Amino acid sequence: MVVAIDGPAASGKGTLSQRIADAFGFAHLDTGVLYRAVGVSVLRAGGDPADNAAAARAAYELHPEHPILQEVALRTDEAAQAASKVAAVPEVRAALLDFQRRFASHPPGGAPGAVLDGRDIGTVVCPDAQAKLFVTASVEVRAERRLRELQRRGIPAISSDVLEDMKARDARDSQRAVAPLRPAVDAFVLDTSALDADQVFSMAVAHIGSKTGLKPAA
Ligand SMILES: Nc1ncnc2c1ncn2[C@@H]1O[C@H](COP(=O)(O)OP(=O)(O)OP(=O)(O)O)[C@@H](O)[C@H]1O
Ligand SMILES: Nc1ccn([C@@H]2O[C@H](COP(=O)(O)O)[C@@H](O)[C@H]2O)c(=O)n1
Repeated sequence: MVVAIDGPAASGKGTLSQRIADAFGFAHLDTGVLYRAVGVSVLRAGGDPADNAAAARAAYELHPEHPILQEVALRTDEAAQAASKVAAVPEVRAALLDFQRRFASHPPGGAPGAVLDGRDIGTVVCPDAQAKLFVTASVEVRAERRLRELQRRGIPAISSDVLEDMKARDARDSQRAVAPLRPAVDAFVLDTSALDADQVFSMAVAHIGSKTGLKPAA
């Protein structure tokens, strides 16, 4: 059983995916972490994330036990921007495909299902997923959520910079030639601009139930 959850940055897909995974006893893979790890690896090697050869090399070196996948350094905005540059390189996407598909077909810990969140899960990585959601919100709402999150973590941030960075990442992610950010034709599009996390969770559970007959454990 695979649940695919896609959407732009700070739309709430990670929050939702973890809650869905917990509720159904599924394993969760935040695929953005893989692209962040590739971007950070290139930066650490002194390379340019937009350099196809350097990005592809870093992607082929990534494996599920690689320690970089656990680093908090992946959560920075620098990592996010580098991720969205390496993510436009076709060889990078090809290198990460097996990793993601293996997680979906063999969820770790013998879990009965997997939730993958990202940008192309429903369209490319798991086009046969039993349930697909596309979680979105206006760019202003998403930037505000990210700003509050940074403030909570004690990271200084300027509202207008967060908004501009988010617009730049949205543009790169949705305009790239390979696996651009867009809803799968059979995805349930969930605009969370005016919904809190509990409302989003309830709507997602209802959709997954309608597609699979599954109900979350009480
Ligand atoms: N429905 C919601 N209403 C308000 N805030 C939310 C909602 N869902 C998530 N958030 C908050 O918004 C922020 C971004 O959420 P989250 O990290 O889940 O987004 P994301 O889409 O996974 O982002 P990214 O792609 O950058 O990893 C977090 O601080 C989270 O707590
Ligand atoms: N399936 C995916 C997941 C992520 N990306 C790229 O990585 C960047 C960081 O992702 P977050 O989810 O951690 O924000 C994102 O901006 C994308 O460029 C991707 O291409 N495909």
